[in-house]
Amino acid sequence: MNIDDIRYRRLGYVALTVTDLEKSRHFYETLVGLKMDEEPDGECAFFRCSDRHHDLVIYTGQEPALKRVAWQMESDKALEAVRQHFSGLGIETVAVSAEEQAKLGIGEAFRMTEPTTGATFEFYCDMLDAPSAYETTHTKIARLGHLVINSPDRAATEKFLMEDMNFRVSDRIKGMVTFMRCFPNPYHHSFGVGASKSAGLNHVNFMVTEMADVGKANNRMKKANVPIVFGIGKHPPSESVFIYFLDPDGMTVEYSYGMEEFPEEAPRDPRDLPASLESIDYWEGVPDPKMAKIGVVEPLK
Ligand SMILES: CC(C)C(=O)/C=C/C(C(=O)O)=C(/O)C(=O)O
Ligand SMILES: [Fe+2]
Repeated sequence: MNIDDIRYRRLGYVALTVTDLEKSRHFYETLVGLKMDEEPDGECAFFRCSDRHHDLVIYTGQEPALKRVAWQMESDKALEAVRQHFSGLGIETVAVSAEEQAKLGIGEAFRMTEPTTGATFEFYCDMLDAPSAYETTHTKIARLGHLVINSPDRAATEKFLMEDMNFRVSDRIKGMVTFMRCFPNPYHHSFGVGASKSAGLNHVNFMVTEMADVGKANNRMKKANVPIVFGIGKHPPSESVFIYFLDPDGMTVEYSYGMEEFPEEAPRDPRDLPASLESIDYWEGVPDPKMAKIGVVEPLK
């Protein structure tokens, strides 16, 4: 096994901890437009924007948090390659119990602590299909797009992801953020690492199918008194049109439309964009200070 055997299908799902399951359920189901197949069991609620079992799961807890980030591997061989690589580094890997696998609708899986942020990463290969095809609602959500994490040592996080998880850098904004692909997934970024004083959630992104989905969200969120913290704007790194808004706990969610795709062979080199507002919004918007501030990193239990 070598590092090139560590190959991903996609950002699998994101798990968040919320303080009021019912309020958050309403937000993610009704305002974001995700599908919930089963009533929450009091502990958690599953949502999807695909034909898979789930793309987002919210757990009830004391404090809003990034509970874990789950990576779907390309094959069982890739799952074993990443597990062996971590073991070789002396990083503890914790198997997900059969009971929890069944609840999550996943096959064999393990978790570890990403050493530079303390975030919990899960790795699995198989996930059950949902009981029916995903049908879009008011918003044509195309997929769970990406997650951006705040890191107190962005360079170290980037290095770990590249050297020990076989991610690739698509672009950087100097001193601010690194956009990364979970190789060989083609999208400009499935993961971002933002520079910050402490580790935490920056935002969760859902990609949408039409520019109108972003425009309609602007009106829908305003009508529902949901704070819009940045946008509508257009990001220079990925060329996506975006809007960011806050969930009931203040965690930041983004919709964006359009994203550059990279070939597996001979991709372009990463760019280093200058540390300026022009690098984050072609349309000269300014983020609200409440953007990307809420969501601690929940340790692996
Ligand atoms: C607000 C940040 C720093 C920014 O520039 C965002 C860019 C992009 C993009 O190019 O798509 C993001 O999606 C992101 O940071 O999440
Ligand atoms: Fe984003």
